[in-house]
Amino acid sequence: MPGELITIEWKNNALVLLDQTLLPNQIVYEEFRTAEGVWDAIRVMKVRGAPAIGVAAAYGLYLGIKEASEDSYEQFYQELKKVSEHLGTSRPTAVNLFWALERMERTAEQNKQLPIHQLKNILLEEAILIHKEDEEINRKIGEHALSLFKNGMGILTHCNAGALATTKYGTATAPMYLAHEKGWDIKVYTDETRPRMQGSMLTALELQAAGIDVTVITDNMAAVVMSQGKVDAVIVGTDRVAANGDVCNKIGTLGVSILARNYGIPFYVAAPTPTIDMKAATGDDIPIEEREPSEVINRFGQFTAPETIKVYNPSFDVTPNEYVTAIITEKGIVRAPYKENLKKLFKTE
Ligand SMILES: CSC[C@H]1O[C@H](OP(=O)(O)O)[C@H](O)[C@@H]1O
Repeated sequence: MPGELITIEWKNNALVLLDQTLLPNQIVYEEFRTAEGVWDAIRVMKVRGAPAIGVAAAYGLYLGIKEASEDSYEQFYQELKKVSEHLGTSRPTAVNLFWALERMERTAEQNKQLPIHQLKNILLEEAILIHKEDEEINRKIGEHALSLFKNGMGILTHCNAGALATTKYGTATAPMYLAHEKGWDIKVYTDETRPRMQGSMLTALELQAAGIDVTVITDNMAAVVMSQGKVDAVIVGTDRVAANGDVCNKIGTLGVSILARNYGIPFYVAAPTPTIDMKAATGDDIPIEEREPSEVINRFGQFTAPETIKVYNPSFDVTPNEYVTAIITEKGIVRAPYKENLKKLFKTE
């Protein structure tokens, strides 16, 4: 792996994204100068992972309004809302997308008195701030999670909640990187995570590149790996946590949590607070994205089922809060009862 992979970069007044649909075989960076281009990059998962989607959307909103009318604030804000609403249609589940867009909208509202050309600069600065904050959030999650880890442990993870899903460190992978920096000998097992294979194509790539002991297993091997005592803890990311602690994450996470519960293995969720949606009372309130059948039956250009077969392809599932040992945020480790303890994270805001 030549050099560090940069998931997202703002360079020469354009958004540069690492095209994750080509990993691990090709490293291709693509430049985006329009909101529509960013919409497509999120939709087809050139950029993916809840935090990364939020950061990309913030830059996408700026790209969509940087040439907007400067005749009046009302006209400008109307155009901004139109771009924001469109970006919000790219993918429905990761709440970070909507959190970032709403934060950019609030920034415009709070600076409505400024000349519009200045307001546009303020919006770019806010997108850059959202980008910078993500790295610090992830490092803090890593530090809190590390208190739950120990040298020599085996860790299982699902999908990619790594540096490739964020700006650096990742969320679920943050303690893995910090443990490695401390010289700990941890062994990571990553589910390949069908159908999009983020575990084998992305998590394996980034952890191996960092020199971390990582092994790919197929999703249906998680049970035997746990039964053999190879797993001391499970840690995953999340796309949206409901106010009661129900956790929405990549399809297959629910099954992993049930297996962990069966084998008495702690099941941790790494969750930046922008991924916690206090407006979603329970997991039932989280929209679950369904994607194209081809992801399941023709993932690599060869049909693995009859071409016209019926396919069900939900991209996410919801793990009930009872199966979650702890939710690890940048503000600290949250345990049950989640409804009251998650609320405490926001009470000062
Ligand atoms: C910290 S990334 C969170 C989350 O996003 C991934 O989904 P996708 O690859 O479809 O964007 C996966 O569910 C990760 O756990």
